[in-house]
Amino acid sequence: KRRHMVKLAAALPGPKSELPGLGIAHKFMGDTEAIMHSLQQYSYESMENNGVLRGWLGNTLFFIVVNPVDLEMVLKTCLEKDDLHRFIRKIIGNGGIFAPVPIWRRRRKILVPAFSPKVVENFVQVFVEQSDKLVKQLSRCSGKGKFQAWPFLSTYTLDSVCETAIGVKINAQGNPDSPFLRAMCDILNMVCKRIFHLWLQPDWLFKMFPMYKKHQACIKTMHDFTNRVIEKKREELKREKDSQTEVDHEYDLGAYKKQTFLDLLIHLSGAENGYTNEELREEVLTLTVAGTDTSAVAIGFTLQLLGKYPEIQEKVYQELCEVFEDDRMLVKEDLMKLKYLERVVKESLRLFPPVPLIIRKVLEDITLPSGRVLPAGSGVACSIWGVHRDPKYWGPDAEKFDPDRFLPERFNLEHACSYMPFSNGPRNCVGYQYALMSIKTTLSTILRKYKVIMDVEQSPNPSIRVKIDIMMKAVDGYEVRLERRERNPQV
Ligand code: HEM
Repeated sequence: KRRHMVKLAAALPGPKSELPGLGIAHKFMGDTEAIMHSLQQYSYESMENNGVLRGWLGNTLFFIVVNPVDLEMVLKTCLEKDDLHRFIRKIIGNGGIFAPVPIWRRRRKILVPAFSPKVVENFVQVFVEQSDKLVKQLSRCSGKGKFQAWPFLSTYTLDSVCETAIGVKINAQGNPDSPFLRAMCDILNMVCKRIFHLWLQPDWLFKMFPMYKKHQACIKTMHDFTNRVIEKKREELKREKDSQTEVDHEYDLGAYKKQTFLDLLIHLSGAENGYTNEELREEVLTLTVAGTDTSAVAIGFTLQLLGKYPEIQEKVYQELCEVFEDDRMLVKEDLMKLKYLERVVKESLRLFPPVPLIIRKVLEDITLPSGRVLPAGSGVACSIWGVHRDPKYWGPDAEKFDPDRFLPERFNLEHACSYMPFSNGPRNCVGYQYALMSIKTTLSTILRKYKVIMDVEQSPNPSIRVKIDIMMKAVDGYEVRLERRERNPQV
């Protein structure tokens, strides 16, 4: 089997520099910025080789794929996640996102209706209230020079996700030292280290490192917190049921305005006969992990891009002034009217996708539409970052920040996978509508009150130093300056 794999791999283009025995592993030994840089370089090399590049990480074979036609097939047929995700499974267990296919299928069926537009729309009010809090927090920094926006943005998304997922106001925005937030940041950092540093991978060896103790403590904090919330919810539902005299009507998603994902998952999985408390914990933690940093990263990159291109920011502001004639709060109907802001967000997600690559496992040899054969046992890194910057599909100005490329008359994708910040195929992101609503609500709330200022980018191609930290994040923690807009001075 191994000989077969090595033979097929040898027939495919490899990187310019490979070391015997190590392959490209030495390129992933540096810090998270250097690792991201290597991933970008391999994506470019993959473009030069018609979208598929081979790379050995020690004994393990990977392919970096940027060809959108091949990607469509990979994302449809290779549904199993790569073994590298086993480190994150220690936290979220078999929660949908990284679960083995048979478990994922059942969970996905239950999760999809919980994310129906009817349900998600009801969360806009939460995004509005949390964005309002965020803007108030930011007032401490406005007019005071450069500061890192990351702690503000990630606590906003964590508060929103926790309120919509479990109905708990954890108030991370008011308390950045909240144990849950600390535990989540620390554990994700450790998981990332394990993914890229081969010596931290075997469990027996990892246990000997001092960080193991912290790793276990973080998991315990996150599990204990979620378990308590679930137990409380079960008791609440039991009390409700005991006091109910009439037969329950069929469950209507839209009618339950105050429902959280936890309520929905309990009902959709079959109430008392449905998910166990452990399964619920896994699903809820999955949503928290999948929904928090991703959206915060998207907001951060967009703010920096608007700071770098003030004329684009002015156009966004003009649109906001037209939609919000006075100082009123946003309502869900406004989101559809913010067309230019939407183009800006989409373009930001193209150039700086929060999830720059997805890794899937090849269980059986597959022949890609381009004719290349990926052998069973290898991993495929689907490079979203690469496919979003390929001049073959985005033109010679592929690296330019140009929100108007998403104008309906200009946006005409030849291949569905040329643009996929939320992935594609049966395992794509269930939270994409939720994410777009949350991101647009926050950005519009911030940009109505503040002007974002950065050094103006002279080139049409924005450059932001990035690192890989599970997501792709800005190295500088999203440093910006804010200046209060005159129109609403009373914040
Ligand atoms: C800008 C924000 C976001 C981005 C860029 C993003 C991106 C992604 C990507 C690329 C995947 C797919 C991985 C794959 O194909 O293997 C994914 C899966 C997923 N995302 Fe998101 N996501 C975002 C926000 C959210 C939010 C807010 C939630 C929930 C509140 C969420 C929940 C999920 C879940 C549950 C999955 C797993 C789906 C499955 O395996 O069936 N995401 N996301």
